[in-house]
Amino acid sequence: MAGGRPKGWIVVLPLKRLGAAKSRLEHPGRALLALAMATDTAAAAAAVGRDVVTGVLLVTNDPAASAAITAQAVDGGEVAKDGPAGQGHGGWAPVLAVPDLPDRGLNAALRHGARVATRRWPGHGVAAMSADLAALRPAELRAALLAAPPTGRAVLADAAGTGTVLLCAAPGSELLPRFGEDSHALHVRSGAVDLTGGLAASVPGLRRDVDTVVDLAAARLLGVGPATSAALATAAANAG
Ligand SMILES: Nc1nc2c(ncn2[C@@H]2O[C@H](COP(=O)(O)OP(=O)(O)OP(=O)(O)O)[C@@H](O)[C@H]2O)c(=O)[nH]1
Ligand SMILES: C=C(OP(=O)(O)O)C(=O)O
Repeated sequence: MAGGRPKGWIVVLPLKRLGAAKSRLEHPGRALLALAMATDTAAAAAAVGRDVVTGVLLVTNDPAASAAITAQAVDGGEVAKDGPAGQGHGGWAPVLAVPDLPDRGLNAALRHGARVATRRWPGHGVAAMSADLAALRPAELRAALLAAPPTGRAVLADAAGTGTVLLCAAPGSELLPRFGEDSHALHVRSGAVDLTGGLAASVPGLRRDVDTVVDLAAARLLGVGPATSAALATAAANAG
C-alpha cells in the first residue's frame, strides 16, 4: 500500500487472558482491575474524536473481557461521555474485538491486530497501545497521534523511559512491534521516530502504564477512569 498521511488511526489494544494478566500487580482485585483498566483505555481511545481515531481494535482471547469492553464502548462509557475531545470531533469511534492469533505472546498478537486493521481500514495508520493506561485522557492520545509523522513509525516511552506505551505505523509501514524489555530503545533503533521528548510532560496518563501497585498509586494520583475507580471501590469493599 502506498504511504501518506493516514485517513485516521486504528488503535490496537492487546489484552492477555484475565486469569494470567497483571501478574506483577499484587492486589486482591488483580483480574477485575486488568479488565477495568482495559475498559478505561478503550473508552478513552474511542473518545479521541473520529477525525483522528477511526476505530479501536481489541486483540484478546478472553471472551468475557471482549464482550464486556465492546458492550461498554457501544454504550459510551463515562470517560467517553465526559471526555473533552470526543464531542465536536466526529463522536466516538467503534470498539471491535478479534481473537489473539496465533496466541504466541504480545508481539504476535500485535502483528495480527495490525494485519486485521490494515485489511479492514485501508489507508489508515495503526497505533498499538498498552491496555493498562488507567489514567489516559482522550486529549493526550489525540496530541500524540497528531504528533506522529505522516510516514514511517513513531514511538512513545512509558513513564520510566524504558518501555513503550504507544507504537504507531503510518499507512505503508509495518508496525514491527518489539515490546518487552527495553522496548523503547529497540523501537527507536529499528527506525521509529521518538515522540517522547516533544510530548513528555503533556501526556502523563498516556505514559503511565500500570504493572505494579506503585504504578497504580501513580495512576490514581493522575486520576483513573470510571471502570478502574469502580473496580478499586469493589476491591476495597470486599477487603473490608
Ligand atoms: N492479546 C495479548 N495481549 C497481551 C499478551 N501479553 C501481554 N498482553 C497485553 O499487552 C500489554 C502489556 O503487557 P505486559 O505488561 O507484558 O503483561 P501484563 O499482563 O499487563 O502484566 P504482567 O503479567 O505483569 O507482565 C497489556 O495490555 C497486556 O494485557 C498476549 O500474549 N496476548
Ligand atoms: C511490554 C512492555 O511493557 P510492560 O511489560 O512494562 O508492561 C513494554 O514496555 O514493551
